[in-house]
Amino acid sequence: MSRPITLVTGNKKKLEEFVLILGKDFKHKVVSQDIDLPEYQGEPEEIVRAKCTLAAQHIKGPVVVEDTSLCFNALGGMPGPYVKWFLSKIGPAGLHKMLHGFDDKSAYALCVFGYSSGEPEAPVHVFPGRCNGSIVAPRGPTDFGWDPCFQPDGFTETYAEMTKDAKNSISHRGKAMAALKDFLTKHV
Ligand SMILES: O=c1[nH]c(=O)c2ncn([C@@H]3O[C@H](COP(=O)(O)OP(=O)(O)OP(=O)(O)O)[C@@H](O)[C@H]3O)c2[nH]1
Ligand SMILES: [Mg+2]
Repeated sequence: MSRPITLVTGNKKKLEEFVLILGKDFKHKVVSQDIDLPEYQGEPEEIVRAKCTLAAQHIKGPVVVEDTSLCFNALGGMPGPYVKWFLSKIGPAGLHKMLHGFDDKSAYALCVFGYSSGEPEAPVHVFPGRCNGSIVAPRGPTDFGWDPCFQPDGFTETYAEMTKDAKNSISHRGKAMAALKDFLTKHV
């Protein structure tokens, strides 16, 4: 492929993890561009397809986008893809308090990547990654959103208390990227 793949995101922390997980010797050159894509509503996969289609119209070449949800089982999967607004209004402590009246504190983090070649009418390929866990009173550094209140199943640390490598090795983003990298290596 002559043209680099462009990751379109407005989120520096996502970009940081993307670059770490992608690694230095990935088959394709990947660059990033900060285009403020709309916060679509709908199911996570639908959101990513819409984001990827719009990003491809901007970039007019190979493009990757990602959308992340934090889903509380006691709330039927909410806040889901709307977690961004909840986080901005009530923070990780508020997310934890949302489950105050519920015995079920289980949740999952979901990351969905979308890839398009950017050709007219090109399909959007989607790659979900999910990490099951529970919502806890916030612990650890607060530099990435809801990491302090999400404790992955099988671990005693929250995402925030983990090293970056430890989080990336089990996280929603790490799993989704494994599927994305496999596709881009084999089919692009
Ligand atoms: O603590 C966290 N650990 C993570 O691993 C993580 N991944 C995403 N997020 C946050 O969850 C919302 C998703 O919304 P989102 O996918 O629309 O992101 P965004 O709008 O910031 O970027 P983008 O849409 O331009 O790519 C935003 O508030 C993100 O900051 C995370 N928070
Ligand atoms: Mg967004």
